[in-house]
Amino acid sequence: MQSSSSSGGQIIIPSQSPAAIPIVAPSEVSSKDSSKPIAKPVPKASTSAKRPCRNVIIHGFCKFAGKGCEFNHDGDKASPQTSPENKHKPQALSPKSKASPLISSVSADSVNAPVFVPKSTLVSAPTTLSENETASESEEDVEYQSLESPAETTSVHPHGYSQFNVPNNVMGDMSLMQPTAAMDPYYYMNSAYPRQPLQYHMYAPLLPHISNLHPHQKTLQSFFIPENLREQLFKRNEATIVSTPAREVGLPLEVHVYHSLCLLEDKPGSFFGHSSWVYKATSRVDGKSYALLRIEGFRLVNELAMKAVESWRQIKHCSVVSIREAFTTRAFGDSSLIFVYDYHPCAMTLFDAHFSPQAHTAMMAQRQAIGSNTMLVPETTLWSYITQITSALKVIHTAGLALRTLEPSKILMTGKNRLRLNCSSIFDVLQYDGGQNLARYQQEDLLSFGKLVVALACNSLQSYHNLPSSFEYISRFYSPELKNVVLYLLSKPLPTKNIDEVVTLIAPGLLHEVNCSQYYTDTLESELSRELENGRLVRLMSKLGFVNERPEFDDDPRWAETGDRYLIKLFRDYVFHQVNNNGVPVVDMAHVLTCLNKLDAGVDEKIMLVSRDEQSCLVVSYKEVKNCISSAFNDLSSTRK
Ligand SMILES: Nc1ncnc2c1ncn2[C@@H]1O[C@H](COP(=O)(O)OP(=O)(O)OP(=O)(O)O)[C@@H](O)[C@H]1O
Repeated sequence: MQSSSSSGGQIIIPSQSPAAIPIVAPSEVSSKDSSKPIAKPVPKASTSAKRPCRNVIIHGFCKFAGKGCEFNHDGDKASPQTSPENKHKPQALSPKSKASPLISSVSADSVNAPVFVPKSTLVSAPTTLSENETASESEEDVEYQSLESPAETTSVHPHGYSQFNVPNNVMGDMSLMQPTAAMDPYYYMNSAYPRQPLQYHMYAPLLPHISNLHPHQKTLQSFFIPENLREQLFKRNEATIVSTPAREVGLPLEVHVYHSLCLLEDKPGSFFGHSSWVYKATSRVDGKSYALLRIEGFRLVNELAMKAVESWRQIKHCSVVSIREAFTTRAFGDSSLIFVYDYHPCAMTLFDAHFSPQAHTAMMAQRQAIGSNTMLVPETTLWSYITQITSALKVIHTAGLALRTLEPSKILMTGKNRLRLNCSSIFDVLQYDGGQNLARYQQEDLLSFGKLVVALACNSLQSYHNLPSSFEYISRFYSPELKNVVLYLLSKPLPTKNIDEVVTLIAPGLLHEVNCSQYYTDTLESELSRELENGRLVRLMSKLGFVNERPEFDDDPRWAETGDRYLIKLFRDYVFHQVNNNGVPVVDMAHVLTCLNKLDAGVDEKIMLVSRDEQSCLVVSYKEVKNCISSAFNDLSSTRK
C-alpha cells in the first residue's frame, strides 16, 4: 500500500509495526538471546537508588545489599525521617527496631500524637456510635443494655476494628484503605455494586395446547420447583439481602451489635404516643437478619420493665414473632428503645392484606372475576386465622403473659394465610405495672380477638361499632360455629372466660386446619425431593465441568484429552453436542436429564460414543463413564492443598 494525499482528504497508511502492544517474552528467555539488545531500565534504577530498601525498613537488613539490590541501604543517612522528600510522609520504621521484634514500629513522636479525627467525621456524622456512647455516659438516665450480652456492647470498638501494629511506611501506603470514622465499614457489603435482578421466570409456564401429554411424557416444568413457589422463595432471599447505604439515608452505622440498617416502612407507626420505626438489620454476632423495632424518644425510668422481655423470650411458637432482646440506645441521636425480633422477609401486616385500599381494590377485582356481590373472606381462611391466633394466645396466656397488641397492624402475614403475632412485650415495657393487671389484659386479648374476627368477616374495621348488623351479616354468610366463636369472644369478661374455652369452641375448624397444613407439608416435601434430584445433577455437571477442557493438569497439557478423560469428553459431546441429519444442534433438555440421571445411577445400559472426526467409536456403559468421571475428579481433588 502507498500513502497518498489529496486536497480532498488524507489517507493515512498504517505503519508497518502493528498497533497492538506486542506480547513480550519473559526476561530470562530474552536474555538468552544475546544477539538482541536488552533494554535497560535506566530510569527505574536511578530513582530506586534513592529509595530506601524495603527489606531494611521491614526486616532491618537486606541480604542482597551489595549483591545487586539497587535500593538505598544507607539507613542513617537516607533516613526517611530526615529526608526532605519524606518530610510529610508517615515515618518509616527505624532499623534499630531490629534489636527487638516486640518493640512497636510506631515512633516515639507518633505515640504521643493526639488522636486524629477527620473533620468530615465531626461535621457529617453527628450520630456515629462513638459519639453517642460518649454522650450516653454523661447522662443520668438509666441506660439498659442488652439482656443477652451486656459486656459486648462496651467492649468492642464502635466500628468493630481491631488494632494492630503496621510499620509506618506501610501505613502510609495503605492510608487510603484505612477505615476511618467517616467510612462505612459495610459499604461494600451494602451498596457498592449494582445488583442484578433475579430471574423469577427462567422457565415460561405451561401453555394450554401442549398440556395433553401422554402418561410417559413430561414437561420441562415438571422437573423443577413450581413457578409461584420459586418466585416467593427468591423474593424472600432478595428481601433478606437487600440493603441501603446507612450513612446516606441518615441511619447509624451500628446499633449495639446490629449493622446494615434498612428501614422497612417509610412512615412511622405509633405506640402510646411514641413514634415507632421498623428496620431490618444484620447481627454482627451471628450474621443473621433481624427486625429492629425502635420506639423513638423513650426514656426508660424503671429498669425492671425490661424483665418482661426475658419472659417473652421463653415463648417459642410458630405463630408468634420471637423476640430476641431489647435495649436502649442513643445511636439515633435520641433516647430510643429497641426491640429485636426475628425477621420475616416480605411480611405484610394483616391490615395491609385485608383493610388497606390496595387490598380492597384486589378484592373488588376478585369479586368481579367470580361474579359475586359480596367481598367475603372465605370461611376456611377465617378458621385458619382463628386457629393460629388461638394456638398462640393459648401459649402466651398459659405462660402468664398477655399480648396486648392483637390488632390488624400488629399481626404479620408471612405466607399464604400464615399469621404471626408481632410486637410482643412492647406494652409490658412501655406501661410497666409488675404484672398486676394480667387477668384484665388477658380478657382484653380475647375481646380484641373477637373484634378482629368481626372486622375480617365483615371486611371493615368499623364493623365492631355496629354489632347488630355485623352479626346479621355473619349469620348470613358464615356458619353458626363461626358466629358462636365470635359471640363468645365478645361476651362480657368473666373469670370463667378464657382461652381454653375458645380452643374447645373452635374444634371443628381445628381439624380442617390440621388437615390443610398436613397436605401443604406433603406438597412441600415432594417439591423438596424434586429439588434434591436437581441438586444431584448439578453436582454431576460440576464434575464434568472440572474435567472437560482443562488446559493442563499435573504438568500434562493433554491430560483432559487422553485416557479416561477422552471418554468423558466424548460423553459430553453425546449429551450436549448432538446434531440432527441436517447438522442442526439437538437442544433437547429431556435427553440431557435422562442421560445425566442414568449416569448418576451408573446403569449398565450401553451407549455409542463417536469421535469428532467420526473415524472411531466406543461402546461403553453409563457405569463405565461414571467410573471414569469419579476417577478423574478424584485425581483433581486429591491434589488439593
Ligand atoms: N419481624 C418482622 N419481620 C419482617 N418485617 C416486619 C417485622 N415487623 C414489622 N415488619 C414490617 O414493618 C412494617 C411496619 O411494622 P409496624 O409494626 O410498625 O406496622 P405498621 O403498619 O407501621 O403499624 P402502625 O402504623 O399501626 O404502627 C410492617 O408492614 C411489616 O412489613
